[in-house]
Amino acid sequence: MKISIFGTGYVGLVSGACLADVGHNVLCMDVDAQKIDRLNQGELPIWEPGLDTLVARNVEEGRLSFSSDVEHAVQHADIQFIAVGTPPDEDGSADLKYVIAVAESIARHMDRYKVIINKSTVPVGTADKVQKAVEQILENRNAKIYFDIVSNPEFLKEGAAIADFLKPDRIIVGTGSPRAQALMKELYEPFNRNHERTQFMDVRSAELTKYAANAMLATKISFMNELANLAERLGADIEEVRKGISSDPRIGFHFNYPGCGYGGSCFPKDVQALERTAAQIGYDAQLLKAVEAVNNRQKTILFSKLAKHFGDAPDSLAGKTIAVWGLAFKPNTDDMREAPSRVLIEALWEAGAKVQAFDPVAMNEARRIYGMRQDFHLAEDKYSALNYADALVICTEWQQFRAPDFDEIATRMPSKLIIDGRNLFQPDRLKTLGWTYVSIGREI
Ligand SMILES: NC(=O)C1=CN([C@@H]2O[C@H](COP(=O)(O)OP(=O)(O)OC[C@H]3O[C@@H](n4cnc5c(N)ncnc54)[C@H](O)[C@@H]3O)[C@@H](O)[C@H]2O)C=CC1
Ligand SMILES: O=C(O)[C@H]1O[C@H](OP(=O)(O)OP(=O)(O)OC[C@H]2O[C@@H](n3ccc(=O)[nH]c3=O)[C@H](O)[C@@H]2O)[C@H](O)[C@@H](O)[C@@H]1O
Repeated sequence: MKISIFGTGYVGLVSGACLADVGHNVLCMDVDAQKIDRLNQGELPIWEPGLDTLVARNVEEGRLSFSSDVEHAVQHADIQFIAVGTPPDEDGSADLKYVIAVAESIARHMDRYKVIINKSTVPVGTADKVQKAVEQILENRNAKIYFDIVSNPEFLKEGAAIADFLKPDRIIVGTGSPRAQALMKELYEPFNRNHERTQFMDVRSAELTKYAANAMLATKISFMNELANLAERLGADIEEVRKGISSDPRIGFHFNYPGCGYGGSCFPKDVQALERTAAQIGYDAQLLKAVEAVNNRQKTILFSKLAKHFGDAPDSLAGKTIAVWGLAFKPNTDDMREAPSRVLIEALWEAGAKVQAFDPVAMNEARRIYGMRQDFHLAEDKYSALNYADALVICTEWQQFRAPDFDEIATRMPSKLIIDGRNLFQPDRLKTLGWTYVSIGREI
């Protein structure tokens, strides 16, 4: 089938490459002409494992192409995906201007039936707004063209995006139109060979399902972080508690890891947006507010633990050099949006400390965000980040941080102080080796 996708970010590009890989003919369109130029030269705008080869193969085999020409993208296919950003507005609600802009562009250029599929994460009721925006333009054009609006939220995770898209737990499709339903069934047919993964429902339920999933996952994390903070004050070990509760299948082992707070471009904004949706209809979403508040506090915990170690006086960190391992908001991505590392680093600068950081892939992103600064050194590798440092803080659980050479660390950083935001090591072992090891939910 022919497909056009508006937006070549994480969702648009991964969806485009995966849909092409199963045999569809996909045109990815973006208003960012530079991005499209880079894609046409074989360069990827994002770092996502496996995406470069997937894109290259499908481009070479003629199933995937890129364009910044709106009219061309509208003409290319009857299936039109919207996969643009929905960033938070000033009050935390989702800003729909990019979604509406795409809908309007489609309406301006369409000359036959289209199914307009929204893949961006949008509040309940957005499909109605998209419908009205398209109708208005068609009316202005005096064009009588039939179209359908479908909600098809995306559940992929950065760092595992291709596997998530190709083997989804479920495909949610919200539509009331039999014609659109038949097209969506055909489109996702290759993903349903073994068992039917597509769940059809009404549009509003599909829109809410996306926020429900992210809010539920964020709630699990904030719950564990709250419990971790309790555990360390009660002399318990959150890692024992986590394993203890996870073996109950009603609770499960997934997404129960305490840490230095959830980041990324989605959980923080989506919990906030759902809270705003609730407020707009006069409902006080107390649990969602608590999930967000707990997370905001958790993101400051590494700095607090560090400051506490150095005496908690206002100037206790001034002049210190702090090594930071991990800048991305999670492993296997270079994305630093809402990353806990940023809250730590900015607080360290505020306190007069110098930061020496290393991340396996997010160094360029860090350079782009912070530029050149006297108090920010991006190290060649994880060990050189430690030279002359007063402490090491771990923000992201990259695989290569899990079993470091502790002798090498001690040689470069004689202070032997580690503040671990991801609970990578056994406290007892490090204590025996003479380390001061402060982690999450295990001791104060
Ligand atoms: N990043 C993720 O892992 C996931 C994101 N989502 C949701 O998907 C949506 C997109 O997210 P990302 O891909 O991360 O965004 P992104 O910010 O990485 O990419 C959005 C792209 O849309 C382009 N764009 C903006 N206006 C446009 C227009 N009028 N026509 C064509 N292109 C346009 C931008 O230039 C940009 O390249 C958001 O609603 C997000 O919440 C959903 C699941 C996973
Ligand atoms: O809507 C979205 O954009 C996506 O948001 C999340 O995906 P993502 O943000 O890429 O990454 P996650 O693996 O969910 O991690 C989010 C944050 O939670 C943290 N986390 C995760 C799991 C855990 O147990 N503990 C924990 O602190 C991670 O470190 C990270 O900062 C969801 O997992 C995806 O299903 C969803 O499609």
